[in-house]
Amino acid sequence: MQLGVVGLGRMGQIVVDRVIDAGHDVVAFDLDAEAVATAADAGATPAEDLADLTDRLGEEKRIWLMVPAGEAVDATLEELDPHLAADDVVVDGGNSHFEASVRRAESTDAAYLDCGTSGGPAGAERGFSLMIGGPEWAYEALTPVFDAVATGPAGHDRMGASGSGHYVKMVHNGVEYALMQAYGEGFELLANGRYDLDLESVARTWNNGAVIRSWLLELCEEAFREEGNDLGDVADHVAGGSTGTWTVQEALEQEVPVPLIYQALAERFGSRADDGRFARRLANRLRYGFGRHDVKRRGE
Ligand SMILES: NC(=O)C1=CN([C@@H]2O[C@H](COP(=O)(O)OP(=O)(O)OC[C@H]3O[C@@H](n4cnc5c(N)ncnc54)[C@H](O)[C@@H]3O)[C@@H](O)[C@H]2O)C=CC1
Ligand SMILES: O=C(CO)[C@H](O)[C@H](O)COP(=O)(O)O
Repeated sequence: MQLGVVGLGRMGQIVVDRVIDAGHDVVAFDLDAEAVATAADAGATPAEDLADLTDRLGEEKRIWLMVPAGEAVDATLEELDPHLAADDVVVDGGNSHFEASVRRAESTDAAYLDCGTSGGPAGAERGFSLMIGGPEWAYEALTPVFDAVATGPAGHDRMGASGSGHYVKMVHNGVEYALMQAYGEGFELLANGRYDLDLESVARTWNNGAVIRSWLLELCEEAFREEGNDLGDVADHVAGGSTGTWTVQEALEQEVPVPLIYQALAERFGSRADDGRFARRLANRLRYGFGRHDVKRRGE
């Protein structure tokens, strides 16, 4: 199969690598020429622009977008649209709002799949978890690509109609916020509690058989190993926030109580005051662990 990939940053390059490793052909484009050169080194055919990318894909184009959510997706689609027909498929693998995905699916001639992607840059080795919404035939047409990008056939599924993939990913991110907050609070109590504890050892012990073991807890272990028991100069400032805000907005609209997710979001907003809370400092460091997002350091 031949796949066009647009957006070759932390996540897009992994899509390129895994699709090539599975024996498919990739045509790659990014606004950043260096990123295109990196994809070409990995075996992709470089494209000069989006028109060139679509020319190189021939009939029945399959295109994966991995650009930042928002304007970049609209701008890319607008430029791609004149080159697309009903038997073409566009996948948006970024963190787009589900309503924007429904709007885009309705406005483009191609079949549009909204694909929530989880696993972060660590997915390079193990593959991602993919939550996909949109027409069934398009999901089936892209299945060989999803098999390659995900952990395998069990690592992806069609959630339902257009928008449902990004809807499920939005809720996933709300859960991610709450889990980070829960680990942060637990370690904050341990750090300030009665015993002089080695937190890396606590996290490692929990990760080996405990009820609360998880990848985020493995990233806590990594954070204490790399930053030290007191998290060194990691600042009390947790960036991000848009995906959790969407989750809370949707919960309000549906009148579903999500107090833990809301509280975790509120803690992030509160962290912008930078007053040294351990739980927020751990959340700041965990976002680097799973997403390679910048860690804000004290004094920055
Ligand atoms: N980093 C993470 O852990 C995860 C990120 N995502 C989502 O995946 C998407 C991409 O994220 P990252 O790879 O982390 O971002 P990134 O910032 O590392 O890469 C984005 C790439 O898109 C390129 N780009 C921007 N506008 C473009 C345009 N109009 N045309 C072509 N290329 C363009 C940039 O030059 C850059 O190379 C985002 O929607 C993000 O929210 C989803 C899951 C996890
Ligand atoms: O989707 C992700 C992980 O699953 C991305 O890392 C995303 O950036 C996390 O959300 P936020 O930036 O709001 O912390």
